[in-house]
Amino acid sequence: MIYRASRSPLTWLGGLLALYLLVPVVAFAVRFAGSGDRGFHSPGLWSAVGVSVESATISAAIIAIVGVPLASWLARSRGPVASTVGVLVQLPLALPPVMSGIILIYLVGPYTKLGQLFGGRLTDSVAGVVIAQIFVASPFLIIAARSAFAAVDPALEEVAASLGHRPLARFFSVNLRVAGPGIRAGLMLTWLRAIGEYGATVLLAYHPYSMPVFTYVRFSDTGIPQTQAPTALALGIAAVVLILGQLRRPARLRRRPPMPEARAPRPAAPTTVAFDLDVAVGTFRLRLDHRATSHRIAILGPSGSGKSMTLRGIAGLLGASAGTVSYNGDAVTRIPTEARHIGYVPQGLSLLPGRTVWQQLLFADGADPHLAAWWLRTLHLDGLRHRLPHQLSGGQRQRVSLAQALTRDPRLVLLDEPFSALDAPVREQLRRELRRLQLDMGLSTVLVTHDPEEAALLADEILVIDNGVLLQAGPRSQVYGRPASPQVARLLGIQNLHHGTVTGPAELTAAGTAIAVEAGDLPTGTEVLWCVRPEHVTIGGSGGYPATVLDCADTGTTLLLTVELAGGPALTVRTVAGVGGVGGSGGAGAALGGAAGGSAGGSGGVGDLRAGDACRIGLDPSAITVWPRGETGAWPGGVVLNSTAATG
Ligand SMILES: Nc1ncnc2c1ncn2[C@@H]1O[C@H](COP(=O)(O)OP(=O)(O)OP(=O)(O)O)[C@@H](O)[C@H]1O
Repeated sequence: MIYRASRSPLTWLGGLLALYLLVPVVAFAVRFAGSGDRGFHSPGLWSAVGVSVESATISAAIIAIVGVPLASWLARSRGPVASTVGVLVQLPLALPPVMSGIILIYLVGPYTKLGQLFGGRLTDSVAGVVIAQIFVASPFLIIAARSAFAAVDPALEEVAASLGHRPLARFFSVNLRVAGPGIRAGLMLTWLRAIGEYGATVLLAYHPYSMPVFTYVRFSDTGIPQTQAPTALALGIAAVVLILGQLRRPARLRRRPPMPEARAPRPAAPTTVAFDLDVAVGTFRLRLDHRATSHRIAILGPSGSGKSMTLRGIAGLLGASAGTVSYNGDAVTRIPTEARHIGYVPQGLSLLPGRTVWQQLLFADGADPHLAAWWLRTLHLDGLRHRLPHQLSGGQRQRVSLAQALTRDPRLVLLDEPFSALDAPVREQLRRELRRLQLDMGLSTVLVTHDPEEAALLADEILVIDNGVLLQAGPRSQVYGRPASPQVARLLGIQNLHHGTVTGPAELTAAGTAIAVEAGDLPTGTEVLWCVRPEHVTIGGSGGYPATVLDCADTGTTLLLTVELAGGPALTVRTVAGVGGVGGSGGAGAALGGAAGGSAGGSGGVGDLRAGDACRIGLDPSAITVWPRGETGAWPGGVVLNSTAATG
């Protein structure tokens, strides 16, 4: 579709400025075309052109060499020093160039220490022109390059570090490369500003004439006709440089080397990890000490609880100043990321722009092409080998990120919410692939996720954290079956969390309904919170508790029912969709029966239940977790749940 620029007042205003900039040039061109002697044979003209081109090129080169690192530092630094430097380097932009020339005379003039050191040759020389140009033109590069560096996703550099690249290599292969177009544009402006520099130059280096100085001298001596040639030359040079800057580099014909023979990674026994982190970033402190018993770990927790920070700490991305980190019993605080040999797939997709899938896989330091070929094939990326990141779907990019991390054969891979941005079918497929790698290849992973179901699928061991501390850790069945506190239950997404009171040796009462539980030896009258997982609530059969259906939602694979115990709390029931009925202790297929006066008994299927129907639900006492309120009135885990989180 072609979009036409709207002819709004704003467009007209912009057009006015464009006209104002263009008309003088056109007027000059018309006069120039019609004039006889254009002054191209003026003595000294070509020497002035030579001085300007030479000095501008030297200035731009010097500015690039020192300005690019300065811009990179400014882009990544915070604090008063960086802010002050950032303002100071822009000062020459705000100063009239003639004043800049006066300031420079105080530094390099023939009577200054520096000037004398160079025998007075820093003024009235090409060196003087260069000094003036550097002072005036530097901000153009620094500002452009700083913006370009600031726009580089820091995760790219972190991934490069996890792939074994040292800081200097990361600067060249990631930062400079990604910021390249912005820096090139800044360099072009810098060169143009340098070649056009007059004010500071005329004070510092009147001789040898640069083009602007020559033009002014001709103007003073002979009037405007003799200035036509240098003006036309300056216009021509500027036009050529600007046009060159606009030209896109022709897409290089990418060499497509034959695919190396695929070689599987060496079989390695799955490794379990132990980590002990005590780190702080800003005001957030994270203390986590855990010895895993499985090679498949998941970290669950609410947003901002410190999940990503845990991965970054293990990967070494927080820096030694953040605190102490030990890994498998070794103090690794000072070991840089590139030396830890840990794969890291950050949140979001961090592939290097402008590199093909194959190049991404070979990006790791010391990447083995045979291993890369194997991962390419194993993760079904063969057909996408020559694609660039923007030509890939989200799921494909996710697979490339994973393959890139695996090409270095890391001992552990850290995955930060790897599937969160994907749609359900792709997410399912990638989960299956990762699970296959974990189980068949012994791939050791620490997975950060918000999704308890994903954690259950991709981990044997679950860590639940909140506010930088570990709330519970253990085998999946234990954490899911026996959450350590109401807070953990809530974080695991267990909706059935209610208040109750112990009313007997193995009984609690919740809103008038007596429920059999295994409450240990809690004294009668103890206030408790209790929970039961939706999949542990059975529906149908003749035993159990009378209840009324409030809602029944069929998600295609699962039936989610909300039922209310007679006069008591509402419970969510999760069961498999399409089964004829569920009864007893959860077996599918039993007919719904004993529903006092309800319609369900007649139809025989859970899926046939409608709001208002009566039914019976089963609650296995051993599936109910009970927490007594502490003596101080607080619930275990230290969190007082709000009224919507727990009802009674
Ligand atoms: N550079 C930083 N400076 C200050 N605070 C930070 C910084 N990075 C993270 N934090 C804080 O640290 C805490 C933990 O952040 P983290 O990224 O680990 O959370 P998370 O559990 O991964 O959350 P999410 O699930 O939303 O990604 C948050 O409160 C966050 O605001």
